[in-house]
Order: sequence, then C-alpha cells, then structure tokens
Amino acid sequence: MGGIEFLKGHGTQNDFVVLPDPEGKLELTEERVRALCDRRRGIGADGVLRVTRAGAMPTEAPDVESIVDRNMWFMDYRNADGSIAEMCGNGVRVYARYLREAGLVEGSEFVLGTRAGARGVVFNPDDTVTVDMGSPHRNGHAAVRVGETEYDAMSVNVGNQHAVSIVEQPVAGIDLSAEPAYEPEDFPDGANFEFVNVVSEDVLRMRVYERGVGETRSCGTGTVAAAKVYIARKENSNGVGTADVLVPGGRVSVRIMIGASTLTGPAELVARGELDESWWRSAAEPV
Ligand SMILES: N[C@@H](CCC[C@H](N)C(=O)O)C(=O)O
Repeated sequence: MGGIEFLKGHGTQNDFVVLPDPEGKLELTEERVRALCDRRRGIGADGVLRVTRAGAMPTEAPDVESIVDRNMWFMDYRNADGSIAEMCGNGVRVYARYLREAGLVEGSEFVLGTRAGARGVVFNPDDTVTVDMGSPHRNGHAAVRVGETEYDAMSVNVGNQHAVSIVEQPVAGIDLSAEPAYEPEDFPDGANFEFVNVVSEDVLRMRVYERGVGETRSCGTGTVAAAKVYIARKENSNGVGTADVLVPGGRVSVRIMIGASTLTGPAELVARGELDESWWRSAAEPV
C-alpha cells in the first residue's frame, strides 16, 4: 500500500487536515488526530475532516445512521486534541469544496451529513460557499471568567455548544491564551467561547476560544451563535436578520431566520499529499 492521502484546507484560516476515507478503513485514533494536527510533528491544523460515508462510520453514540442516510457523505470531524465535535461550520465548507473538486458530488448544490444532522451547501457564483446551519437555540445566561473579569454569556447550541459574550471592551485585548472558566453545570460537555464587539450596524468582530483546540482564527458555528445573540438583542428584529462577522482570519456572513440559519464564507484547499506510512504507524503511539 502507498502512503495515506491527505489534503490541507482552511476556511477563514480555521484550518483542517482532510482525510479521504470513503470506506471508513482508516483507524483514526485520538493519538493520530493529535499527531496530524500538531504543527511541529504533524501537518498542523485546528481539526481533522474525515471524508467517509455515513454507513462506513464505526458504531458510536448516537449512531450516525440514525441521523443521516447511510449513503450520504459524512463529515467525521475531530478537534485538534482528538475529541469529537458535532459540527464545524468552516469545516463543512472545506469538506464540500473537497467533495466537489474530487468529483464525488455533482452540481453546485448538495447535502452532506454531520453529527448535527444533514446540512445543505450551495456554491455561489463568487466561489464562496453557503451552508445551512440549522436552527440555533439560545438556552439562557451563564457566567464566564477570563482572569479576574467575569462576563455574561448566552448559551447557544448550533449543534455544538457555544457561550457568546457581547462586550464593550475591544475583543483584541481579551487574553484567550487559556480556556475561560465556567461553572461545569452550565456546560457539562464544555463549550466554545466567543467574545464579540458590535462594530457597526450588523457588523460584528469576534474572537473565539474553541473547545478541544484553543484560540483559533475563526469558528463558523461560533459566528452563527454570535449573530443569533446579536440579532435577538436588536430592536424590532423579530429574531431575524443578517450580520457580517469579522474574525482574525477573515470575514463571513450569517443569516438568521425563524428556525433556520445560513453561513457564507470562503473555503480553500491548499495542498495535497501522502502521509508517510511509518509516520502513520508511529502516530498511533502517545508522545
Ligand atoms: N471550528 C469549528 C468548530 C469546531 C468544533 C468545536 N471546537 C467544538 O468542539 O464544538 C467551526 O467552524 O464551527
């Protein structure tokens, strides 16, 4: 057997190793994900996108075949620390770009599977990708602490869990070198933490500390969560509207509708190659 095929891609500099594995043959352990995402001993990325069919996924809870059709292309997303997450908004765009460029789907609109359910994607004439992000839910307030400062956060679920704090102080000055502190009962499975400034009407600036990764340069689900909170607070919005979100890695656009949302942004494939087989074997061992 030759080396193991991989690609590297990013969406607003939230970067991923893409592993094509249609039949689900790769033994993608937590150790291997950590090694792949390591920026010194591996390829380096915020996460791994394994490209497989829902029916080829190993049994896990919840069983992915109970969420999406077994023949659907399925985004098996892993955070850089090896943990599994339900959804990744930037990842879906990169994954969709790969499916299209590899000729695994036809046309400019299709549906793919994630642990958060099926997600429609559309390639736009300007080459951006729009993803159906489902219905984000706000679940009440929680306190989040960075150093000595406590922030009020809104708990938002976009398939995965977020804590959104819209703040007055410039987000550029918030220390995100460590995970913000929170009460475990507020987020029993952890959360992604977004700190947001309102720059002007319907324009937000956001920084994020991602669960299972650390600070990243963008988080698609996080931008949807931030827009959801912003629009819900906005007078006369009736919970519906759009927001452009500036992140360190670029800009995305979010539309919040009743019971639905979309995320639009770029998706780029940067490189492709083969993982060395002996590296892959050694990557199964803890360092
Ligand atoms: N970067 C992603 C979110 C990835 C998952 C997240 N870290 C989690 O654990 O929920 C995005 O673009 O949405």
